[in-house]
Amino acid sequence: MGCSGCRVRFNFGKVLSKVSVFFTMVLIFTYFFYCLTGLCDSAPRTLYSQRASDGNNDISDDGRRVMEDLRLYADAQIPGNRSAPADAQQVDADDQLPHHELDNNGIPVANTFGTKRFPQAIIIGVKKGGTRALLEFLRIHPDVRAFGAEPHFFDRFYERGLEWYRNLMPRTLDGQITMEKTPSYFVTKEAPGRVCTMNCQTKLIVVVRDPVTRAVSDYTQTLSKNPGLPSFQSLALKNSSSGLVDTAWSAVRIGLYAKHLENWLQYFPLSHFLFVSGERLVSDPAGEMGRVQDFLGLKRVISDKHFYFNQTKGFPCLKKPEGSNRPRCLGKSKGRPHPQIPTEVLLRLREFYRPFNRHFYQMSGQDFGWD
Ligand SMILES: Nc1ncnc2c1ncn2[C@@H]1O[C@H](COP(=O)(O)OS(=O)(=O)O)[C@@H](OP(=O)(O)O)[C@H]1O
Repeated sequence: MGCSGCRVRFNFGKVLSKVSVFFTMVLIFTYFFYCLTGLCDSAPRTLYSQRASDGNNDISDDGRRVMEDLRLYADAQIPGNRSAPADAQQVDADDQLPHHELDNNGIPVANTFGTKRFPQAIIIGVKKGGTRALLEFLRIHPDVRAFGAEPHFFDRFYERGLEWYRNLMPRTLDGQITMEKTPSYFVTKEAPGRVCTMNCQTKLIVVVRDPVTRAVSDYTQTLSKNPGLPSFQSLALKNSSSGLVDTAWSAVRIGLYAKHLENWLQYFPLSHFLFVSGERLVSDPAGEMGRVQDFLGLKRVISDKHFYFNQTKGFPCLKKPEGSNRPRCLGKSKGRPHPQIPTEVLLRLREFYRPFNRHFYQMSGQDFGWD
């Protein structure tokens, strides 16, 4: 009797351990199943691990993947399912991929923590100034979250409304800054009034670069997409004998910084602007990032230790960001070789820009040393 009681207890114990092993296995399989279907992505992750998954060695150089990601993204975001292929073709690959919204397999990541806010700071220009480098450097900062592509809200998509714009933004936690960059805002007449309608306290960052080099860089980008483009000199000068500069050509007009700044100053006081030197962003990225962090009221987290000079690229690149074991340089469309332009054309342009540059130095209170 006593022994059969023991057997019953013994069997009961065996059954219990088998049942618990079975349930543990079920739990493990369920977890793996959820992870394989991507549902684990919505679990909380630290900001650094999110950045680690952004971390390509060469940011978004795979054009086809970028275009596909952009198409998926645009289809998901834009009301009426309209995608934005026209815009996608006009900007560099680096400026198209919303890095934050994709994991390292290119799968959209659903982050349900935090709040989508309007940007408190925008990089408004200038085209080819070094805006992508600045944004990518800023994203190392744990208190900065940025929309990866160029939203072009205040110039091209304003009619889609402020809620559409806010929805594009990544979620932020209290104390984090939301940012975006669209370099064409600086030269868009309506942009200052529209940004002010959103928030007149918005901080505005302008990366400026020697307007002559900027014009050549702009031309290089267009040439890369349209190899049949006429020569730089034939576009920059009305005719070679008069040497008159053609200000109707956008590559020239964008470099008239004083003129564009005047338009912005009708809506924002000078104290709302930070002018970043595109040249110093290359020669001393940590120094320039120190100024940017101060302007944004951020703790100085980004420093020398985040950069190294990549000899092959000829530009500063990011050392491994936390959580990633690979360094990061910008893609091939950033820092590419420029075609040879006749010296007399460059000199003529330099002479043309001189009074505008001087005026800009006075307005901004900074001498950028381009003359
Ligand atoms: N770290 C680093 N790596 C690569 N490139 C760098 C970097 N810092 C600044 N730059 C300069 O950025 C120029 C491109 O400027 P933008 O990013 O503003 O271009 S764009 O308007 O968004 O198309 C790009 O212009 P090009 O040299 O003509 O390609 C670079 O000179």
